[in-house]
Amino acid sequence: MIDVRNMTKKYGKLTANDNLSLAVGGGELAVLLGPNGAGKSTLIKSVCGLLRFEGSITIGGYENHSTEAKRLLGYIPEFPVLYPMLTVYEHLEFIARAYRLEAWEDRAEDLLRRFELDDKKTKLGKELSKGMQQKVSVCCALLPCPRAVVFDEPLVGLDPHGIRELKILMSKLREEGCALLVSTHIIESMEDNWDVTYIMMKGKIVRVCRREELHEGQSLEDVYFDITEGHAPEEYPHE
Ligand SMILES: Nc1ncnc2c1ncn2[C@@H]1O[C@H](COP(=O)(O)OP(=O)(O)OP(=O)(O)O)[C@@H](O)[C@H]1O
Repeated sequence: MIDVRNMTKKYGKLTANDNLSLAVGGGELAVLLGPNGAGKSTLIKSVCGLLRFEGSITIGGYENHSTEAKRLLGYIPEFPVLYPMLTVYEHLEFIARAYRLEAWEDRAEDLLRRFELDDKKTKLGKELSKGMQQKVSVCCALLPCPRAVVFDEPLVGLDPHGIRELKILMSKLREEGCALLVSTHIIESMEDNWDVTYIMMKGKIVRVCRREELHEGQSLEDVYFDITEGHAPEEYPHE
């Protein structure tokens, strides 16, 4: 569903993404891990059609800048961008009109209820806390029932209820056959759900790890530190 082939993105002389290839199929949750500056956000923004790049990215077989691809893809950015003078509900109405959705109201109500925003429908974007803005951003991205969703640090800023709901929704989307690409630094937040992990360093994918490849007792965190620091995390010495 999400297909990245030989993608390179340069900022001037800096190669932020160096000949990357990855594919996320329907019903698959792919995690993107890597230290700060590894190139994860650049990849995500490129997938979502926000940056120009060399190579090819398709969504459901459509070139990622096309209207067809945009119809299939949902994007939850690291920093939510809301319209300050639109209410919470008007954001959803706006998305419904932009995507020409029909009978979207029940789904909107369900999403708002899940994220405890049902009593905030008339609040303006500028009146919302950072976490509430993040929740509205999630609701807007999921309203059109996308077939692929890209999340950039989705859990940062959410309260415990929001984190739980978003994790439940991610599992549900995966079960429904949606392709999910999630960039995060909170490795343990993905431990239950992931299928494949791409570990990035210095603009390259340095390891592709499928869940079934893990040894008994090995965690995703072990794999991450093994690749990025050359060893699994050490336990703190006991006093
Ligand atoms: N707009 C930009 N102009 C120039 N360089 C940029 C720009 N955006 C990112 N970079 C550089 O590209 C590289 C990759 O950055 P990117 O934000 O993709 O990394 P990241 O893995 O998402 O990092 P983090 O975990 O800190 O969010 C870094 O060296 C960064 O300084």
